[in-house]
Parts: sequence; structure tokens; C-alpha cells
Amino acid sequence: MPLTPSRAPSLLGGALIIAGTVVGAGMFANPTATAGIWFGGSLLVLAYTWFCMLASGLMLLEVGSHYPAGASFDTLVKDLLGPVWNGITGLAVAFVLYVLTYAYIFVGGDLTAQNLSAMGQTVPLPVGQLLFFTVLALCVVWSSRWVGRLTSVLLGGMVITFLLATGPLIGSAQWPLLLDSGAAAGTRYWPYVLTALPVCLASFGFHGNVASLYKHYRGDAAKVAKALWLGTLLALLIYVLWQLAIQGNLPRHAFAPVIAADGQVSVLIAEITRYGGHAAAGMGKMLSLFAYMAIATSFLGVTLGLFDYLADLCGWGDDAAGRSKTAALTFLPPLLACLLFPTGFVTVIGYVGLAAAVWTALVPAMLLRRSRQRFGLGRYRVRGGVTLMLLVFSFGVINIAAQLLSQWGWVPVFKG
Ligand SMILES: N[C@@H](Cc1ccccc1)C(=O)O
Repeated sequence: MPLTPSRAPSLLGGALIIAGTVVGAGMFANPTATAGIWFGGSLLVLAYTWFCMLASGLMLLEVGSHYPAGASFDTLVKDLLGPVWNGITGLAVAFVLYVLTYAYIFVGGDLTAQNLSAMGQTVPLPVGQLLFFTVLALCVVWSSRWVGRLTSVLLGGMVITFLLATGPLIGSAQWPLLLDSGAAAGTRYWPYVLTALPVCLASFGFHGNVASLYKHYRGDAAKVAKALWLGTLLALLIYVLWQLAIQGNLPRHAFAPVIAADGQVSVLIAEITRYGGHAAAGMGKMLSLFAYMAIATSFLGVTLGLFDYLADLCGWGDDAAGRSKTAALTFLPPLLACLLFPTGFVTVIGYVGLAAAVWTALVPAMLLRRSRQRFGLGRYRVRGGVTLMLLVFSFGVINIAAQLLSQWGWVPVFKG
């Protein structure tokens, strides 16, 4: 069984692993979460989030480059920040990755069951979930090279279905809607920025994969950095086009039913079909196909991160016995939870943003500070110094505060 690639993987392959993890179910929440601040505001929030999330990924890379390839959060945080932060980080990482895996199996399994049923065979939900799960889990256990391959195929499919689904909508997007020029005088947008932030943060998460990618590229940090830039930029482009397609056709006030349904994708598609007219015809099927592939690629990326994290945490080796144990701990808890306690994705994405802010923003900034104190500048280094560390750290604090304030009902919520 080939456990590691025999030759150095390509830059594009790594960029696609990152883009595949970033672009996932979180993307489907963005247009709804940014309805309050609307199009212009959403571009600023997306750009800010992209920049901070890329910077924190590069920070993790620099810190990791002082350690043996494959060392993930547990090793780095324990060594540089001590046991308390290691405990907090461990809980936050495990929480986000497990909850995401759970949500992906749920939604991906649902789509598998639906697609198979549409072909004439009635397939119950648990069977769909098991099918979706088994195929993808085997790829992760087998080797990260398979994840790269399958992700490339799925990403190709995503690009095609995304363009087919959103192309006509982007063509029919209207400036007056994007600029909300029909709004009543005195309409306010900025009060809603806080509710948008954590959702966008979740939609840009990929940080469990930095250590895997570093190992994948056999310690070539400069190449990993390029893959992070390329992968996250591709995701940013997709998100901007997505905002254009949705908010350019669906007026701001028409988001009311979507928001009332907690951003459920089917309701979003139904509303866009109502308003988008000709351009939206036939978009539903294409969009569900796109969603399916987006969720599959996120599943691969996220569980690969979780797999390596758990292997590092438990000190289990890369042999067949070690990989089987790691696989059981990675996949069985979310699969069982999914089969026993099914709920939706939208309910959990808010919690994902809150917990993710800890280890995708706060911890990378703190790690870099300690690592520079201890090791000085590495062979690979992030530019930006203390300013960048402060920017990323405050980004994390703002996101955590935003999510808590929204949950406590202390910030205004846009209802359409
Ligand atoms: N970006 C992923 C979610 C994610 C969050 C944090 C880390 C990894 C992945 C999505 O949209 O589905």
C-alpha cells in the first residue's frame, strides 16, 4: 500500500487541496449572513477575512518549519505556549473538525441518497450516508495522494457546475440591486457587520491542512506558501462571483424568507428562482450538484487534517496498524453521531466560526511570536512582523466577540 507519494507532488495539487477544503458548505451561508451589510460590505468583509486567514495559515507554516514534517497543533502549541493553551486549542480543533465531518456526512449523505433515488432506485438516508462516507474515508486512509487526485477531479467538476449554475445569474446581475439603490433613505448596513464575520471566517477555514501539506511537500515551505496563496485566492474569487450571482439577482428585502429558514440552501435556491426568472431556470439541479462536490472536497480536506492531527496527538505511526487506529478515531465518532442524532448544517456553522477563531487566528499569531523569540527568523518567514501578528490576533478577538454578542442577542440581526 503506497503510504507516501513516490515523487514530489505538484503545486497545483496542493493549491487544490487547500481550495477544496476552503470552499465547502460555509460558502452557502455567506450570501445570507452578509445580507445585512449587502454586496459592498460583503466584499470588504470577505477581503479582510481572506487576508487574515491566509496570513495565519502562513504563520502556522513558519512555526511548523522549525519542527519535523507532520508535527501539527499539538506538538507546536505544547512546546511553545504550554499545556493550558494546548488544552484549549486541542478542544477547539477537535470540536471544529468533528462537527464539520458530522455536517459533511449528513449533507453529503443526503445528497447521495437523493441523487441515487433520482436515478430510479429509492435509497434511504443512512445508506446514502454510509456510501458517501465509505468512499471518501477510504481515500483519506489510503494516502494523501489519493485525496489530491480525487480532489482534483471533484474540483474540475465544481468549476464546471459552478460556472453553469452561476454564469447566467452573473450575466443577469443588476447594479441597482448590488448597490441597493432602491433602499429607503437612511437604510443602515454596518450594524450588521458582526453577524457576518464569524460565518465568513468559517468559510475560509483550512488550517488543519497546513501540517499535512508541509509533510506532503516534504518540508518545502516555500512551495506550501505558494499553494496557500493560490488555493485561498481561488476560493476568494469563487466567493465574490457567488455574492455577485446571488445578491445581484435577489433584492436585499427578499432575503427575509431565507433568513427565516436559517439560510437553508433549498429556500435560497427557491427564492433566486422566483426572482432570477429566465437566468435562474434549471439552476437548482446544477447548484445541488455543485454543493455535493463542494461538500465532498471539504470532507476530504477536513478529515485529512483531523487524521494527521490525531495521529500526531496519539503518537500512532504510519504503518497499517497505526493508520487503522487513527482512522477509527477520525471517522467512527462523527459517523455514529450522524446516524444516531441527525440535524442540519446551518445550525452548527455559527459554532464552527467561534471555535475556529481560536486556532485559525489567536493561536497562530501567538505561536509565531513565541517561535520568533525562541528560534529567531526561520528559513521560511512570513513578512509583516508584529503588525501582522496584531492584525491576525485582533481579527480572532473580534470574531469571537461577534459570535458571542450575536448569540446573546446583543447585536442587531438583519431579518430582511
Ligand atoms: N471552510 C470550510 C470549513 C472549515 C472551517 C475550519 C477549518 C476547516 C474547514 C467550509 O466552508 O466548509
